[in-house]
Amino acid sequence: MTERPALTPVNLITGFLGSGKTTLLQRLLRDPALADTAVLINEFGEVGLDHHLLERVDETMVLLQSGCLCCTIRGELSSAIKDLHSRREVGRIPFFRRLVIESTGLADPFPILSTVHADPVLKHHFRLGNVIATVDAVNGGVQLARQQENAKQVAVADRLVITKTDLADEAAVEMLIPRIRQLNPLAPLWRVPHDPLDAEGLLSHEEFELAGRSERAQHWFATALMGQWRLNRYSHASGDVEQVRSPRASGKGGAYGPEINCHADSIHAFALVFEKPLDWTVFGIWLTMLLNRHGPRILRVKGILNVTGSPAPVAVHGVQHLVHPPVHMASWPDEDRRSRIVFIVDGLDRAIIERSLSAFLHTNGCDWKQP
Ligand SMILES: Nc1nc2c(ncn2[C@@H]2O[C@H](COP(=O)(O)OP(=O)(O)OP(=O)(O)O)[C@@H](O)[C@H]2O)c(=O)[nH]1
Repeated sequence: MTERPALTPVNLITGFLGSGKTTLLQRLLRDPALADTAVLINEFGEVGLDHHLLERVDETMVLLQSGCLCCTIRGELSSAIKDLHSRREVGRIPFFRRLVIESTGLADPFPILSTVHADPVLKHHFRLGNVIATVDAVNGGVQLARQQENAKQVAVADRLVITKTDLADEAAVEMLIPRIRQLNPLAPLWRVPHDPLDAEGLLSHEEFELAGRSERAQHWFATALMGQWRLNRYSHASGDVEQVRSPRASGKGGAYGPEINCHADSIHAFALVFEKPLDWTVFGIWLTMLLNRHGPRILRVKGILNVTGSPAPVAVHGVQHLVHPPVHMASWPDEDRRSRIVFIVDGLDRAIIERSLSAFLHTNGCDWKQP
């Protein structure tokens, strides 16, 4: 049996919305080298689904929902890791020798890394390990051009994984690589699903080193560290780390509702819930049409559907114009049998989507009203 590490490595899996982080994590967790791994998933929005989609539920899996680690719940991140640590120490959860964090696709990775690196308690028990960034071969070009967080995710990575190379033209992938290399010239790069993935290669035990990273990445890390030190000072003085949040988490409502579901000014998340089973054909056509029409403003759609005639749920995924084939899950993750669909949109009003769905379902003989 391997020695217990003095400091537990923390790996971050980052990458823009829908770029394949959960899929990669699911693949990695099947590798025996990753037995004894705790997982912390952060999801943006009012309804969390990734922990269900991962189809692994145990006490070493933690969901931090309803906010983005980088801008609203830094305090919660450090509390959640401390809680995992204390439960491990007293034997209340299975022993783990590694922690993997999957951040939301909107998260700036630097505040997350600086929390683990510089939190006055965490740094005595945990250390940063490799950062892995996924880049979507189909949507990556646009995402990198438009979203600064995505550039930071790629810049900080020790390992890069270009996903969906089976869906993109070879020429598109060849054009994407120089863009990635401008931000991160050196990190080893995998193309999936074609390249074999090994957990050891991706999540080796190397320490996170700042030296050797681009000047830009070093600057971003230093800025995030300064934020963490300010936070440490403030929480030390006030004695209450839970209350230490950025102004974005003030709870004040914005144009799109409570700010905890918002990131930047125009990006917000919401969920649609359906009490009755859905007709897959009707829903599938509507979703395809919706993404066709509003794709550039729909950063992500994902859901667990209760489909008429199916004993287990169906997972649906969309990213901008791309609708992925539905996946039949093995079983319901819990007692909740409602369909839940999360939208993360940029500058698109929720009411437009609700009206469109309601009208489409009505035309096709099914009625729906948001409960
Ligand atoms: N064809 C293909 N589909 C992929 C690949 N990687 C991921 N997908 C699909 O892309 C969709 C989104 O994948 P996820 O793993 O949920 O992406 P994510 O980055 O975790 O999404 P968020 O957590 O919402 O940001 C799913 O339908 C996956 O099956 C790939 O290499 N090839």
